[in-house]
Amino acid sequence: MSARDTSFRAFGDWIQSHGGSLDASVMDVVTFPGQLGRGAIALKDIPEGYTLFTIPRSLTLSARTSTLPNLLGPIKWRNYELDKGWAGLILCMMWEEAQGASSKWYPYLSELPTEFDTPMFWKADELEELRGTSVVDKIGREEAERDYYKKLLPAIHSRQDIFSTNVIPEFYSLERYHIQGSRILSRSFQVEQWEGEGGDKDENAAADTSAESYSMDVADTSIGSGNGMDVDEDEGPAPAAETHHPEQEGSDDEDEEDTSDVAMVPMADMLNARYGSENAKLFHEATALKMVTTKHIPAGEQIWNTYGDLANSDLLRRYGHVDMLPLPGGGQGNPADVVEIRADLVISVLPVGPVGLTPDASKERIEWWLEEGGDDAFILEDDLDIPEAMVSLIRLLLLNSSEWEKVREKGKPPKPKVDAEVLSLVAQVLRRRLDEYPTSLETDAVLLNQDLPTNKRHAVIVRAGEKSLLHRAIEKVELVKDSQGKKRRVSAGSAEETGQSKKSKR
Ligand SMILES: C[S@@+](CC[C@H](N)C(=O)[O-])C[C@H]1O[C@@H](n2cnc3c(N)ncnc32)[C@H](O)[C@@H]1O
Repeated sequence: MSARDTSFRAFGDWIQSHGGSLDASVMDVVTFPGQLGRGAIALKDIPEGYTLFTIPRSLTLSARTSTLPNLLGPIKWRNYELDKGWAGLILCMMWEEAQGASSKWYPYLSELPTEFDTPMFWKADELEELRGTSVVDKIGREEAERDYYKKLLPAIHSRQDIFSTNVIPEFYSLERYHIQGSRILSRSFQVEQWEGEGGDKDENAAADTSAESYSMDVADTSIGSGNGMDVDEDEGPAPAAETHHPEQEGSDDEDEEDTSDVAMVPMADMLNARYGSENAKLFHEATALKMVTTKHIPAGEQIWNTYGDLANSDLLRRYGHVDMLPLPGGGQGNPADVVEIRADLVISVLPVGPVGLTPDASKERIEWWLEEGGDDAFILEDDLDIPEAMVSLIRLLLLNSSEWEKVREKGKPPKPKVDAEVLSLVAQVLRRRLDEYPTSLETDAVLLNQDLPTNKRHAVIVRAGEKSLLHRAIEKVELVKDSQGKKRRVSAGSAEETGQSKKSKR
């Protein structure tokens, strides 16, 4: 049962009074029970390609539309590095909120959540439940707080005329900083400038919504298309996406990314998302963003945007929820789940010493691998294909000295070919990866049948999804190993029969 959100009408009026439009005859905002919170539903059958609402670009809230950057001055803005990462937008949101009803965004900001179910706010014992998953390392609380002390506070204290001392505890505290950052993480969109609007961006760009972590200096829009909501353009309106930023903290790309594209988009961020369910998307045009249906939506159904069909680990970290759907192979889970395997774990299964490389030789090859741009982590996906780069790294560490010299001369890592030796090592890697979780899959299954607090349930779902992938991948590797062994036995037998050697047959 969902309850009608009574503030929706007033919110719609506010949007319309600022030049936007909203068709309240086809959609409504309701509050769903449980974690879904507010969301939009279709009041009648809505055809594909229908514009549900339009938000003028001037009503989006970003470092481009807030007046704060100009008040502080562009030089100071840059000197405090507020043009990098999300620090600038966070400060704009703090400042706009401090203006109360005189801020253009007051009706919007006062509707935004102040509490989140994301691991950023979890206690240590709850975080322990996520051990083995890649979530904990990516929360980035410390990095986020570094920005607060290094960028925001100095800027705030430099101008008492703008940031009045007596409102600092209420609007500019570390706690408010995390709240604004989490709002951006779970609700922002990547809204590229329109050509002629001040930059020369592609006219047919899509707005991405979902940020990695506000600790990070940049939003990686490559994940945006996969992990966030994209804002596209086409002959008609283009779909805009939420801006979800990717993980690689400290990557060079991040520094190059134009984070002034990150924007809060009123109303568009009211839509929930579920794996494979998208039926509406945000498109951008010259002066406005439009939420347009991408499918026919029957009356009574929820209007879903997409957050990029993320793995549960990412959903939990950014949005504080997980997706659980019936899986094709039985059971429930999220088909987008992945397992991250660090290169050092792969390296740890390779023999060293008398039966393998000396530690120095191993180090030399690993350094070469990284210098050549080799990955330091590999992603196992639902297709269970062993990541090619991981196989290539294993082969690199198995080469004899002359093969290694040739590879180095050519400047190309070995081809990702698998044989029995490689498969055994891959299986060992996967088993060691499983050992990194404190519990077994069986224990998790038992736990999930119990009544668990929300955070713990989410943690168990995330780690169980990853473990299930690992178990299935091990099974597949063992099967391939067996079938390779059988093939070899058959060809060895037929070689004997024909009197040919295996080598001459090839
Ligand atoms: C962009 S907002 C959507 C609007 C939000 N429900 C609200 O009440 O304002 C994203 C947040 O909605 C919730 N949400 C979205 N999709 C969900 C889902 N499939 N299951 C549970 N919660 C979801 C999560 O709390 C998430 O952080």
